[in-house]
Amino acid sequence: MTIGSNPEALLEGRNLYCERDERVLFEQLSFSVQGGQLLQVKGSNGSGKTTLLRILCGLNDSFEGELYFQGQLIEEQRDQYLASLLYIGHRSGVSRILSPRENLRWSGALHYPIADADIDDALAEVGLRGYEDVPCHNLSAGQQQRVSLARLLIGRAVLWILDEPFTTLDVHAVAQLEVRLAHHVKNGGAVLVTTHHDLKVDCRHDVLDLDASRVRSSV
Ligand SMILES: Nc1ncnc2c1ncn2[C@@H]1O[C@H](COP(=O)(O)OP(=O)(O)OP(=O)(O)O)[C@@H](O)[C@H]1O
Repeated sequence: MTIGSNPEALLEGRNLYCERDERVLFEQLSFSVQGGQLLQVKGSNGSGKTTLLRILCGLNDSFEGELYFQGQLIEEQRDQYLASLLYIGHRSGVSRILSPRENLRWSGALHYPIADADIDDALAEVGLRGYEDVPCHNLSAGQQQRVSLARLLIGRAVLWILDEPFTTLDVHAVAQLEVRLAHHVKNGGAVLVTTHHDLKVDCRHDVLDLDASRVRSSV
């Protein structure tokens, strides 16, 4: 345990600083998210939401500050951290030449084997029954996003980091995803999510506003 870190936090960022093209995106930014909590990262276009999430997932290292997972510096336990994390980025991360079933097999194989029946159940639950073997380039944008989100159903990660997961989804799929997020949180998981959408979730829901944080830190 690192002295001073929040012992209850699953993920904690402390004094984060990031600039791009000589413009400060955020500074002195601190936050934490624990099991049983959804933290929505808000902010105007270009405020740094995607940048922050990519930093948290180890995809961008041009920042200053400390990141902790379960009270220990992430850099000291990167493999364990990454095994506990499911990241779905801004673009759906779906291979267009593979089918939905192949995409989920591939994504699952990165961590542990997943039974084909579980993959088919997940695809059915996101409304893709009958599309299991269709190359993803023949699916609509929303259907490709559903393939990506089916990973939430087959994964075992405790921490979900999701960048604009509602984009391209229809009203029914939005409601379904909100239920799924709340279910994960109520089962002890943690969710960090960016969205411009008016999130309606039946679980603990807090907001990290990057616009407000920038205003505060510049005073
Ligand atoms: N590859 C890049 N190289 C240089 N600057 C970049 C790059 N990607 C983003 N930026 C800049 O970083 C800033 C933050 O971008 P970011 O994508 O994190 O914002 P965001 O809050 O997610 O925006 P949006 O709500 O539009 O998705 C923007 O001003 C953008 O111009």
